[in-house]
Amino acid sequence: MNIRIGQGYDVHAFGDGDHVMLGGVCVPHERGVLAHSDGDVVLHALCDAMLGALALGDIGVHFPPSDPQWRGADSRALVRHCDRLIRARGWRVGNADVTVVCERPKVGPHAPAMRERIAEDLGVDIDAISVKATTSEKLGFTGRSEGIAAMAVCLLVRA
Ligand SMILES: Nc1ccn([C@@H]2O[C@H](COP(=O)(O)O)[C@@H](O)[C@H]2O)c(=O)n1
Ligand SMILES: C[C@@]1(CO)OP(=O)(O)OP(=O)(O)OC[C@H]1O
Repeated sequence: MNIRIGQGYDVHAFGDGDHVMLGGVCVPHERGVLAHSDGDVVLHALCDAMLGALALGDIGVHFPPSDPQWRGADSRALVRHCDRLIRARGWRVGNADVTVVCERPKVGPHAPAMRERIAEDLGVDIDAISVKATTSEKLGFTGRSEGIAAMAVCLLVRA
């Protein structure tokens, strides 16, 4: 088989703070997120998609919330770790597509920088990485601005 596909999903509740980390980019916001790491839902969903593509478990398995090593961790390090795992097995990311769900912050203006950072961490062309966003039309927990969610799909190809 020459391709594998994985999907990931992550949610973090809003809490005190003045920014959210999204796709490795510090996005100013009137709330932060509650998390063990930096709470980057884009990168966590992406990690789960990469791990899922090779049935390697999920980020909770590889980066346990009980491990102090990951307290406040830069999630870009988690992405690079997942990339090393898949490359060690002869795979690389072919392309990935992430959707962020929140009313605010506005993600669109930051998407190019997120794509750039993710592409850099995965060693792929920026055209292989997509970051999109949608509101949930004020419905549900994202609609009430209680938290932020992200979904990712990732295709792996032979390295
Ligand atoms: N947090 C968000 C949410 C949405 N966008 C952009 O706005 C467009 C319209 O969103 P709807 O939910 O009303 O369809 C969406 O397609 C995104 O381009 C955003 O940047 N940040
Ligand atoms: C990333 C990890 C690292 O301990 O913690 P959190 O930042 O809380 O994020 P979550 O999306 O709940 O994933 C679990 C953990 O792997």
